[in-house]
Amino acid sequence: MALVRLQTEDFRNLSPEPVSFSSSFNLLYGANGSGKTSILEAIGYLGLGRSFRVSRHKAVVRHGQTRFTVFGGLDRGTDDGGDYRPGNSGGLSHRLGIARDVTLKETILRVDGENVRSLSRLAKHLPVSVIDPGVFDIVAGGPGKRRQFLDWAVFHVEPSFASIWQQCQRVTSQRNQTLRNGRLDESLLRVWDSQYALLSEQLSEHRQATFDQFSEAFERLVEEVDVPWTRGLKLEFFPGWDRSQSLSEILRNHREQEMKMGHTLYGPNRADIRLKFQGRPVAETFSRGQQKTLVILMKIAQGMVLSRLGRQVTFLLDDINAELDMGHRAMLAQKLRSLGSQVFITSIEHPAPESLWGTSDVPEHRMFHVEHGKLTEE
Ligand SMILES: Nc1ncnc2c1ncn2[C@@H]1O[C@H](COP(=O)(O)OP(=O)(O)OP(=O)(O)O)[C@@H](O)[C@H]1O
Repeated sequence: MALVRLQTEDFRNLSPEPVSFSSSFNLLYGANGSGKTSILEAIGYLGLGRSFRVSRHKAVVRHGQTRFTVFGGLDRGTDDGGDYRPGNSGGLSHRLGIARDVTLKETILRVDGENVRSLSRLAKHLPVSVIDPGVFDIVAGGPGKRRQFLDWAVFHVEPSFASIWQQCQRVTSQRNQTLRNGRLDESLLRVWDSQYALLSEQLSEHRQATFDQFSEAFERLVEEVDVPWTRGLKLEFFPGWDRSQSLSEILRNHREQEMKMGHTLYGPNRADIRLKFQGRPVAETFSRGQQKTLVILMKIAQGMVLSRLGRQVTFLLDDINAELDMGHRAMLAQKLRSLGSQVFITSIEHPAPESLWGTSDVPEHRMFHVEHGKLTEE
C-alpha cells in the first residue's frame, strides 16, 4: 500500500489543503524553510507515530496552537498502477489519522474511521523508512540505532513482535525497580527473571529470524551492485547476551553486578547488529562515504525483505543530495524503482529526473513545488 492522500491541520507551517501523491515517485523541491521536511515528517507520523527529527510532539504543532492532526489515505499498492486523484475516494483501501493535543497530552489514533488504542494498529499499514542525514548513525552511532533499525523490520515481518516487545519492556522496568531496591529480594527477582528470560528468548527469536532474511537480502544486493569494498564485510546479530549460556543462568551468575548497577545488564536491550570488516568494527575502518553507502545498502535490503512478503515500503529521502554523490543517488533511486517502493524525495533545487535515475528512461513520478508550506504540482 502507498500513501496517496495527505491532509494536515496545524502541523508546523503546512497548509491544510489536501494533497494527492503518486504511489511510486514524488519529487518535492523548494527553498530552505519552505516545508519539505515537514511534509515527510507528517507522513512519518502515520507510519511511526512520532517525528523522525524531534523527540517532542510539541515542536510540530503550529506555533500558537495546542493540537495537530495528520490524515492519510492509502491505496491498494503498486498493483493499482495508478495515482489517487481527489474525488476518487473509492480507490482508498485505508484511512489513517493521528492527532495529538499537547496540553492534554492526549493522542488519538484512527484507522478507517474508528479509534484504535495501540500505535501498532496504525503503523502496520504504512511501513515508512526514513533516509535523512541522521540515518548514517546506524553505522557510526551506538547499538540503539541499529536495534531500532532491526526492530522496524521485525515489527512489519512478525505480527506478535510489538506485543512481546512491550511486555518485555514492562517486565524489565519492574525487574530494574527490584534491583534498585538496595536489598536482595531473591524470591521476587526469580519471579521477574523467569518472565524476563522467557520474553527475551521470544523477542530474540523473532529478531534473529528477521535478521537472517535481512542478511540474505543484503548479500544478494551486494553481489548485484558489485561494490568491491563490501567483500570481507560481516553482519552479525548479537541478541544481548552470550548465547552459549541460558539467559537465566547469566542473570543468576551476575546478580551482584546487576544489584550494584541497579539495572538489567543482559538481554534484548543490549542487542546489536555487529558490522565488521575483516574482523574490525566498520565504524573504525570505513571512510564516511563508505559508511553512508553501507547504510543505504542496509536500508534497501530491508526494503527487499518486506517486498518479498508483499509489503510496499514508503521511503522518505530527505536532503540526500548533500550526503550522496550522483552515482550512489542513482543506484538508490534505481533499486527503489525495481522494488516498486513508494518514494518521496526532497531537494532545494528543481530536480532533473534524468540525473536522479542516471538514465533518460525515468519512471513515472509526480513533481511538486513547496512554498510556504503549500504544495503545487507541476
Ligand atoms: N511549530 C511550527 N509552527 C509553525 N511554523 C514552524 C513550526 N516549526 C517549524 N516551522 C517553520 O516551518 C518551516 C518548515 O521547515 P522545514 O524544516 O520543513 O523546511 P525545509 O523545506 O525542509 O527546509 P530545508 O531545506 O532548510 O531543510 C520553517 O520555515 C520553520 O521555521
